[in-house]
Amino acid sequence: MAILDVAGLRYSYDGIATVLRDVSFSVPAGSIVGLIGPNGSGKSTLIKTVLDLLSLQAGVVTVGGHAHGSPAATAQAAYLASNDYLPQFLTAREYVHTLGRLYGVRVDDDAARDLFSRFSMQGRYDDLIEDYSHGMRKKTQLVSALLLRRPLTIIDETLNGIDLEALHLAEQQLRGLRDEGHAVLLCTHDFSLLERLAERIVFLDLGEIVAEGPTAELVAEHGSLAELVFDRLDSETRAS
Ligand SMILES: Nc1ncnc2c1ncn2[C@@H]1O[C@H](COP(=O)(O)OP(=O)(O)OP(=O)(O)O)[C@@H](O)[C@H]1O
Repeated sequence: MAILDVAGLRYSYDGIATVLRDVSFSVPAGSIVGLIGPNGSGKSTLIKTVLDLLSLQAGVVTVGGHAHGSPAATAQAAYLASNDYLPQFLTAREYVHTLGRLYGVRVDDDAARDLFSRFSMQGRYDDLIEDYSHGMRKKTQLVSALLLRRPLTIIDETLNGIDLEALHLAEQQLRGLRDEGHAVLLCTHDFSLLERLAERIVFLDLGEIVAEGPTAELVAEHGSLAELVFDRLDSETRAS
């Protein structure tokens, strides 16, 4: 079963230049799908459209079988944005419990504190987010999504700013989400991370999907995900 289904998605910011053209793919339950593409290829636009942060101009999106934009669809997905914005005036404890109430999920305070500590933030759970470093904010976003355990977690470059120890733990935790049947859409330029973690890859270039399939098959064909992207960037199709 697909947790996220995207069919024929198109988007234009100004009604003239098309940023997404006929994008179709799905994210199955119990899977981690990597979303890759050069800067400006439309990855963030795609994610924001799926999450109804940008209006759906053309195409069909369902989340957990629910129609795009419906409260039920919104409640299915946790979103980790590429920025580190969090409410500065809250502590991490207040933040995760506020999110829990918004999503209708009971957050176990001991589990939250424990996870927070495991990401090397012990003793800071009740401090104001205002005083957190950039890395701590990224980890707080991640911990929040791990606590919410939504059917779909969408991560837009959130793991890029965290240290190796946290990345190692994040990988374990994301595998745990997947093994429980949840789906993850992971957008990152860290191709070695995707080769370790993602079963499938969606490769977006100039607003179109130019490669999609099992990671192992794409790596076998091109040598690595980086080479898949380089092959595309060097191709005559793209230059024309
Ligand atoms: N608010 C906006 N208004 C107008 N154009 C925009 C806006 N946001 C993005 N774009 C344009 O849409 C295209 C796709 O941008 P998008 O941010 O979706 O790409 P991306 O693949 O996420 O890039 P990156 O890897 O740099 O984050 C780019 O040409 C970008 O300049």
